Amino acid sequence: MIQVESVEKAYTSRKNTVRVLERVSLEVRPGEVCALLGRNGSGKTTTIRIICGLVLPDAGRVSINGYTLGEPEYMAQFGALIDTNRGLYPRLSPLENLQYTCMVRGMSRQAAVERAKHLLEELGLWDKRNAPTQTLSKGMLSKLAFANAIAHDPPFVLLDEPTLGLDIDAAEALEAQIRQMAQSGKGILLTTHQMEVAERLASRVAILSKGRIAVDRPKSELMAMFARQTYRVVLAEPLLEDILPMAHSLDETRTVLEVSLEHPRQIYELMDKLRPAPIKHIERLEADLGEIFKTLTKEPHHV
Ligand SMILES: Nc1ncnc2c1ncn2[C@@H]1O[C@H](COP(=O)(O)OP(=O)(O)OP(=O)(O)O)[C@@H](O)[C@H]1O
Repeated sequence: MIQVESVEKAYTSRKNTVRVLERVSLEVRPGEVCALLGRNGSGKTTTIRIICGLVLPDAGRVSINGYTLGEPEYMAQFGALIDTNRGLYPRLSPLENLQYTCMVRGMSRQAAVERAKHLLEELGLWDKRNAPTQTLSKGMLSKLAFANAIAHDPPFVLLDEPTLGLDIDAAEALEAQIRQMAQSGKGILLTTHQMEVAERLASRVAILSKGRIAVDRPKSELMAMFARQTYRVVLAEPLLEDILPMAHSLDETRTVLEVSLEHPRQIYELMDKLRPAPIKHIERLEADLGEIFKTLTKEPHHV
């Protein structure tokens, strides 16, 4: 398990100090895909860099499977894609890069070559296997950086925006890989601004906001919490009076409104308020992680 405990981090320059993480705690278990979400600058990359040992925290502790940074076993517990240039040698070919990573992590030359070839084939980079890495396109580099992160088959994988720059087929293939890795028992921590990606992949969602983990829940629980509360009501006639603040939004025909209720039984109160406009249809809306994210990162909000 990855355990991040009460980590604090501030960046200090001569002019000012930016407090990025304030007592951030997070766990990633084997077999789970944890989506770490947050607005720009909320500290997602900093958190991942701290886990990788690239940035030292001011306070707190990080361990993976019980090993802490500095112990030789620590680095073997994870692979990371942080930015597509990191860890790749531009003049070496993709084949050489992957082979090198595997050998540095202890594989024999033969096993490393086999593994590198397998990954290149699987990720659609076979044709470029001998080209200098610096000649690859952005999307190809992303794929190679992903392959490099998982090359030595580590139990945990950290992925900072893994689908950035990928075309639709490549993104789907990558998602399938991530899903399959989780099924095989690997723990994945990923950041993304693409809420649909998080919604499809995550089993757990953690949201960083204002330096803290504002939310950390199984995705299904989070979605259920919000799904219970939002309804779409279609009226047979336009609504004449405003029933705000209960109404969340009303379309321009004033016949379709979306309302957020704190408890399902409030639906009766709502129906009462809406009379005499006849209700044609009421449905409970599916939760949308994007909306949930926006709601939860607006203000410091702890659920
Ligand atoms: N090396 C650094 N020196 C100074 N400030 C930094 C450094 N790295 C990051 N920061 C600041 O720390 C804050 C968090 O940055 P970080 O990259 O962790 O956020 P993020 O959530 O990954 O953002 P994004 O979604 O935009 O990638 C930002 O205010 C950023 O400017």
